[in-house]
Amino acid sequence: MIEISQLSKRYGAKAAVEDVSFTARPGRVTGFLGPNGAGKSSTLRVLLGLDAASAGTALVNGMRYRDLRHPLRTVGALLEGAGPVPERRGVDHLTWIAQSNRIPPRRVREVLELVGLGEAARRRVRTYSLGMGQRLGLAAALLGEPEILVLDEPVNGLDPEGIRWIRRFLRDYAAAGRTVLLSSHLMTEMSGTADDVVVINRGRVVTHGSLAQVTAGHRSLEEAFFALTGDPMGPGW
Ligand SMILES: Nc1ncnc2c1ncn2[C@@H]1O[C@H](COP(=O)(O)OP(=O)(O)OP(=O)(O)O)[C@@H](O)[C@H]1O
Repeated sequence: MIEISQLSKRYGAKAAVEDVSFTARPGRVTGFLGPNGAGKSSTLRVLLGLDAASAGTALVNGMRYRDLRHPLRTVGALLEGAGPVPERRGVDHLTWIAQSNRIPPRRVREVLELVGLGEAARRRVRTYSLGMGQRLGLAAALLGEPEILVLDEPVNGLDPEGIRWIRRFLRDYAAAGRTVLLSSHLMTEMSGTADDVVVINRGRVVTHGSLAQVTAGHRSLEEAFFALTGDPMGPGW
């Protein structure tokens, strides 16, 4: 369970996130949606202990990330820009993370197969396509068999088959009783993946609830967003 409560994050005078509250529950895929610059990454960075909150809390199973006893076994995360060393082989990148977290080496092979990188395991990361890089990032997130997955824009760089694959994967992951929180600026993508949605715009939550609740009375999630904010769909979407 993830609980964000009255969270604010300022960078100097700039408010990136203001008074954001929502929960992501076990057994559900929760989509965290908003245009570029809405405050999604800032929220996730605080949740994962990479930045301090200016106010409010972001808790994982009732604790701050940095207080978790086994962080990698509790939360698996894929963040934008947190890539591996390009010269490293895929398998070595994962082995290094596994070793420093006391995860058995056999799990490295398992996650490589799970994300479809079994054949490419010994290739250097710099030779990977964008989509393969995303799969490697997901493999790293899965190493500790976490009960919670937090993914920032996981479909970026994936081809249509890759998008279908990750959608199915995340749905199955949540169906097994785990918590999945994923951010995206792609509304249509999210309507095929998420059970619950949290829509953020200009640092504030504009609506949250089940997909059905949020889209009720609208033809699509895009229309719901537009009706709620009055914002034209800018290039950020
Ligand atoms: N380190 C930082 N210093 C100053 N401003 C920042 C910093 N990080 C983010 N911001 C600003 O905070 C706001 C929210 O950014 P954030 O990256 O959280 O949005 P986002 O919804 O994740 O968008 P994107 O999908 O483009 O990453 C933006 O206006 C951004 O410019």
